[in-house]
Amino acid sequence: MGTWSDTGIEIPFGRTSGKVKTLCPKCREGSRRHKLDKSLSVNLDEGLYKCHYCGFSGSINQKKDYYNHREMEKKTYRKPAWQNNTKLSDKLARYLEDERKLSQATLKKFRLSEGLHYIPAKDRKCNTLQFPYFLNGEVVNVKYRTGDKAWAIEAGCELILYNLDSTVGKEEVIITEGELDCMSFGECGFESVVSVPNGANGTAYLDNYIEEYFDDKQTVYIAVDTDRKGIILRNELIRRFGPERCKVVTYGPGCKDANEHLVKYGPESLRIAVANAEEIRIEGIFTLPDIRQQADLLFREGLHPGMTTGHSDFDRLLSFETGRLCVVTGIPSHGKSEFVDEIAVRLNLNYGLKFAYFSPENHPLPYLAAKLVSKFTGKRFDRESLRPGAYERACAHIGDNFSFIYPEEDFGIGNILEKASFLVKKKGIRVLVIDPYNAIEHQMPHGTNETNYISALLSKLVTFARQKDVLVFLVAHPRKMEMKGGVPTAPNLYDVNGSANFYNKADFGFTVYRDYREDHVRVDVHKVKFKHLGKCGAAYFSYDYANGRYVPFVNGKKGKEDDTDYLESYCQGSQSSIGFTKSAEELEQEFIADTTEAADLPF
Ligand SMILES: Nc1ncnc2c1ncn2[C@@H]1O[C@H](COP(=O)(O)OP(=O)(O)OP(=O)(O)O)[C@@H](O)[C@H]1O
Repeated sequence: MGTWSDTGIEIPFGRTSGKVKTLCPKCREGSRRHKLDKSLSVNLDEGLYKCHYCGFSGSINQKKDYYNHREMEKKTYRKPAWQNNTKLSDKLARYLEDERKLSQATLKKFRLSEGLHYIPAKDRKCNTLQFPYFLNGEVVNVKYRTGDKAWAIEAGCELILYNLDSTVGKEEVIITEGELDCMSFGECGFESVVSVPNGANGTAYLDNYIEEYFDDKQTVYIAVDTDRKGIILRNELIRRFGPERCKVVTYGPGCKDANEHLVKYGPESLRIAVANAEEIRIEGIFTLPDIRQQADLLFREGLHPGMTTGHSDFDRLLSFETGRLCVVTGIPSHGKSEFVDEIAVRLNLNYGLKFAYFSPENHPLPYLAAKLVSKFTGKRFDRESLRPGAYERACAHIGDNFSFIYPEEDFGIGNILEKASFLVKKKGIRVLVIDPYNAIEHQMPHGTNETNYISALLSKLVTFARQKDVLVFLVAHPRKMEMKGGVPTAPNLYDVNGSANFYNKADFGFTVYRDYREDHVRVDVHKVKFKHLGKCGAAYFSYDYANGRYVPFVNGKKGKEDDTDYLESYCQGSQSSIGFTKSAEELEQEFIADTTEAADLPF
């Protein structure tokens, strides 16, 4: 453990516990105008620090437990250009007061304004209602809304929660799905209220702020819309904040959001809706009303296959869902890790899923990063094959989407899952890869046999997967396989060293088998728990040694090798052969650009 003075941080005399604000040793010199701005928040109890100005952050207790070098780097964002933002027209102020029940005091408090702004979805300047996004009292972004709900935000400016400053020092917070809903709670006297900036399109805006602004909250009221997208957002917010401190606000018949409720039933009724917010059920007894909303959704929309890789031969056998355990086995060096990485790259590109790896097998971590770079870029990992620009882009992408858990000590499952839980909160990871099972430090309690021990460990993984809604890949070695005709036979899940529980407890399971004679790789899917997600069978591939990608091997023939840089088209947001759509960041911005609806504002 380090000391505060090791990091150059000066703690006010006499303070040894609680939270303090002090000067940041990184940016107090340099170009800062306010040399005395105490921009560094320090949590003395937990040894954590973070600067709101330059992003300098870390922990004096840090033992390099997990790392991701971009963690410590804060992106630099543009600030919106200065403009006179002090006025609303009579027409708009009257509309917000009469039709939206937002008083002038609230409009002033949230510092709304009005003016012409270029709206990309309409390709012209329109009159807009303007919501400034403040961070530490400074405008860091502005959202523009036309009369018919076309949105725009400032390009290149940081996307943060709306009204984030209001949460500082409060024990509770209400999270809404729109600025007017946020203001509706403000109208009812709630002080700590925020809105997500982009509807239900990802929660990356939480990554930099969730610890600093929300770790101290005892209750998080999820007060988002109650339509389909709102339910998806609600579930993701609960996943990131942790169900134990979340309560869900509902608005009653005929109201899908807070402003509708305010307009229809008034402020007192909205306050009652918050008081009646329901706790999240974590475990125990369920009755149908508890699961009715989700059941109705399934009934309306049917059971769909899960997420696919874009390798059609494999996809017809297996599609993935989060909240599940997938066991992968295969003889050493047959490509288990390589094939899991292949799936990782494709699920990341297709669905924006973020990954955490516990993979001591791939030590040191830069080797694992190099493998991922090759898979994303399609190029051999060397300076002749890979252009520096493509390398940089791949590193940036991997930095945003992949985290690595590598404790200096304690490889026990408890510690690994604790780190993974932290990454669910901090980075929104959706997939955990444990590669391999035998790298976990096994602490078998005295008197337990191996089968019971494995069963208990797998139960922990299944519970983690369900509670955190994370897909867990567990790579496990098989026992020594029999030889047939001079080659080892392919294992199945029952052959995994130690216990039939690897088969029994898995939701999905497959084997990667390298057929040296036929020069192809066979992936045998042995288990798919729910039939709408797939079936057992084999898919064939050949392995491209240069970039580590798998190429379909169909009718005894190797398919065309593919060395395209996936990130090139991904960053341009175009559709590719593997079916990916857009980066999470683009999706977030895009939502804002193209939600045009029926006019409601009076211009
Ligand atoms: N089909 C293949 N053809 C050629 N090389 C391969 C093939 N599959 C994997 N490899 C290479 O073999 C090495 C081991 O691959 P990988 O780590 O994926 O195997 P594994 O099954 O996970 O092995 P282990 O059980 O030892 O962890 C890597 O260098 C990889 O590039």
